[in-house]
Amino acid sequence: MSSYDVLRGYYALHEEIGAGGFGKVKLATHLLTDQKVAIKIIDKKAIGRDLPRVKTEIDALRSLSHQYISRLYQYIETEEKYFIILEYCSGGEMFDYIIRKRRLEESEARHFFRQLLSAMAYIHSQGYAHRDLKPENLLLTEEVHLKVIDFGLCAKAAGRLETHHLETLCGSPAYAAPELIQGQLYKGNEADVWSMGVLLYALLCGQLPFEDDNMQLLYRKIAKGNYEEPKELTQQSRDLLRGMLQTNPKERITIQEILQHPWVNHKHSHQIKWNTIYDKNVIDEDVAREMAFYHKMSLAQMIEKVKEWRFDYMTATYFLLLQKKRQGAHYALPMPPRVAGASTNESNVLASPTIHASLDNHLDRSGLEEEFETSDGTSTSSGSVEHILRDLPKATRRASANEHDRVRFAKPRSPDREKQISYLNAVLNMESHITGISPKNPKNHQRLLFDSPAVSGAQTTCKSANNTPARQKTRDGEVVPEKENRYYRPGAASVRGPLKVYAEDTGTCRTIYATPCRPPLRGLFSPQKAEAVPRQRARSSDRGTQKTVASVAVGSPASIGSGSNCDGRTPRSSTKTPRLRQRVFTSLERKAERMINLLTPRKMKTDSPQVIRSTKNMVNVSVTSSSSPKRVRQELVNVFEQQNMSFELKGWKISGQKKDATGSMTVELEVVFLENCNTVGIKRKRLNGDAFLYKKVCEKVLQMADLKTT
Ligand SMILES: Nc1ncnc2c1ncn2[C@@H]1O[C@H](COP(=O)(O)OP(=O)(O)OP(=O)(O)O)[C@@H](O)[C@H]1O
Repeated sequence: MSSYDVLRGYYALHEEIGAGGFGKVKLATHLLTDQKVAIKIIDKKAIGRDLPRVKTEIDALRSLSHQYISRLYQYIETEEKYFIILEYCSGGEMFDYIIRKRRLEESEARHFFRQLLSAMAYIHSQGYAHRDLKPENLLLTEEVHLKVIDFGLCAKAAGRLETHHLETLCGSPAYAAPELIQGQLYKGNEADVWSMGVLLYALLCGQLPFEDDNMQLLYRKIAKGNYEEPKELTQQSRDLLRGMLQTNPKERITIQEILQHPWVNHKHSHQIKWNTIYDKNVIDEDVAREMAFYHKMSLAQMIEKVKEWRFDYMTATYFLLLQKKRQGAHYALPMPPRVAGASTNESNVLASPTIHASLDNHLDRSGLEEEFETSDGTSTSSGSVEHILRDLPKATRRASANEHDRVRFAKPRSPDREKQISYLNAVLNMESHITGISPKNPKNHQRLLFDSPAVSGAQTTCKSANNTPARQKTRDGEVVPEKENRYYRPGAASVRGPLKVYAEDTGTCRTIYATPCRPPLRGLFSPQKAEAVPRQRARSSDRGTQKTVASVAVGSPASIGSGSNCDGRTPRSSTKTPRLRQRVFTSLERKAERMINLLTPRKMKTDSPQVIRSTKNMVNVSVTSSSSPKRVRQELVNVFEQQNMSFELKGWKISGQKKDATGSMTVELEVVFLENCNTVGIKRKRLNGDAFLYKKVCEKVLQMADLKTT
């Protein structure tokens, strides 16, 4: 039996995304919600005497719940391992910003510092000190929100943190306060302020204030507190840094004072409201209802269950669905299993240690930072799948106690929604003769249902009058010849399943569909009028699916209510409830994705570099001036060799190791194709080791490789 068996049926493990002193961190998918999570896997034997560190981290994370802290979803302990399932921060390390830009503009640094300050003010208010603040422990989400991670060294004061003295020497020397490295008793909150000062300096100046390969010399520099002030720094930032990097902890600026500092509040009309936006007493009813249906419980029972805050699979599902809802994505669970408890490991996972979250805090909804608000506070919809989603049952849309949050969190098009659209098209790219008509136009719904393969003979009478077989309109109104439309184009609804490959011969990127490539049935998903898709006979194995897709995806509740076939019969789908339809659809999406993955030849997956559609929020990607991935890969290999770094080449990824006096560091560089600029890029990742060593190596490699990166 594998030590990972406990995850089977609940999480799908993917690649390793990080490693620390206490184990590795893997990317995974929470299967029930199809959401990405990070799983920190700690081997009990390997960790040995440091076992209490894990307990400390779990205890802290189950208590601390804040918008700028990576959230604990679930915790599993087996005989051999600990699995800590966390909110996944897909935006990489905040530190990668510095590598890309050398140093940040003050306004950019302020953006991140305000988020860090918000998290730290909250952590201290809960009686905790982090004690290991360093760039490696500040990650970013896709929306470029900062998340503090790694609470393994944190300390909890029995009483007030301000009066509680600590003596353990911990953290990374370059970020450690003078009183700490001198072995004096210290206060956790004061030591954290020092580390925040080092971090702010690193953001503004692109280097550390105190640096030396020799540990004794480094300690001496820290104790003296002398550092260089680059001339670009403004007076306000110098003043704040001096306050934070004050060697005498009694004279050091406090968190409360930092919150009021003019540099922090520059061009901000209000001070940071650092309270958490989460409240354990408010359970989102829409999400709970969804879970209740799946688990065949009443809403009241489900709310009670969630409120137990056991940090088991139930807690994880609740948090992940809530996150989806807040992102404006649809959050239906698939159809419930036919047999109760069909999932193999349910008892195992649900029986993971009961951890009561003490999320007691003073909820201040106005505590949401401006960074969490959208410009208009609403979700805009550009794709017509949005209309399908809008057609969801009222219950799923009804404003709940947390609706306020939802609107504030809503953004124009979440990645989930993007994925969803992709899945839908993936399903629809299968051989099909369903003619699509935008659900936007209710009159068309009926016609769509008629056009499903279930209804023979309806095709001619129900076809849209606006058919233009030779030329088709995209969602943006762009007119393209039908032939071109077979491939992915920016602006057309994209498909996650089908593979994007870089074609070396043409220097372009194209999409390969595992199933025969048909133009997406844009009528279903675009606000444009329906188009004719040449009718073909579906494969028998597909027919059932098509029928379901047509009836499930297309009809809105309104159309279902009034829908009858050309022959006067009520379509079978109309008997389904809209909620049920959504669930069936969710299940179908998952199946389609799995099928596409299975059918995509493995060779295609590895022969071409990964295609990245947009680098907008990707702080860890450098753009090169080259259009040849092979050349870029060869240049990188040359540099690793010149630098005498041991490296390993795996497909388009090269991982290299560098050692210096302070330790070792492993960097992974991946050659990717950047679709938006039609050129090759290099994606960086620190696999382990010191962030500044990583910075130095990346800068050197990118500078030496003759690629003109930006
Ligand atoms: N929630 C997350 N999302 C994405 N990546 C993560 C997440 N948590 C951790 N990682 C990655 O894994 C690395 C190691 O995680 P973490 O620092 O928690 O482990 P650790 O064993 O406690 O490390 P350390 O030895 O630095 O204390 C991080 O630097 C980061 O790259």
